[in-house]
Amino acid sequence: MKRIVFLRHGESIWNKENKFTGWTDVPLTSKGKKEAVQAGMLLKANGFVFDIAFTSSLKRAISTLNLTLEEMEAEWVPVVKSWRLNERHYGALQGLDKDKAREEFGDDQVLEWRRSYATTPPLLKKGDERSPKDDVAYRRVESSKLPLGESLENTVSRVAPVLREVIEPSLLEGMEVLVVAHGNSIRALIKYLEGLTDEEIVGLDIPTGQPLVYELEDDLTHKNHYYLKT
Ligand SMILES: O=C(O)[C@@H](CO)OP(=O)(O)O
Repeated sequence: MKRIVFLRHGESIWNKENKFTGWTDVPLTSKGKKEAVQAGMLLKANGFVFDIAFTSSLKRAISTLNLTLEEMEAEWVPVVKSWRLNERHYGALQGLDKDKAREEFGDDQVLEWRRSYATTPPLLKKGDERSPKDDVAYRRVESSKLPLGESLENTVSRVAPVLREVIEPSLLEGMEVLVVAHGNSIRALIKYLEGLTDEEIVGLDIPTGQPLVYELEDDLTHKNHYYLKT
């Protein structure tokens, strides 16, 4: 049996402030840091020992991973950071208050932007200071690959190469894998891994700071999954 654990970062300041976040690089709140430590405690208590960990280029995921590994006394675990594991890019919605967006655009529109599979949010315009194309963190990424706003479907296409080319080979080698990422990038990974339909993924929500364990057959087909609980 193969095992991969997904962990959504702990609460960020924009989770707390109820803002569309996407690729905005905001830090964890003190509650978020505690959630990361708690996740490390749970993983350690349940006997998890990881051979490799993957995270995004965003500090809320990186800090969560660091705090989790520190709590597990496993800071030696090799870490791969990839922009492909970043949160779904929320385009021009990034920075908007989610309740204010509902007042302005209506509940249905906001729900569609947040949870539908194929709808793209309003895109950032060229030259917008929120564009990843001008961000030093992505200077080695081909500009045409960097999004100005994504549907979940776009995010699935973006995360698939890292899953196929690095995560799945690690699992096939027998490694225990930890992925610390974001609500929508984890939904994208799970859709791909579990082969969920476009409709099934709409109802899936990932809570912050709770390790989600996937058990897979030797050929990586889905066997079972569960959250680790205290
Ligand atoms: O704002 C975001 O980037 C995401 C995750 O916090 O929000 P939502 O759950 O609305 O997709």
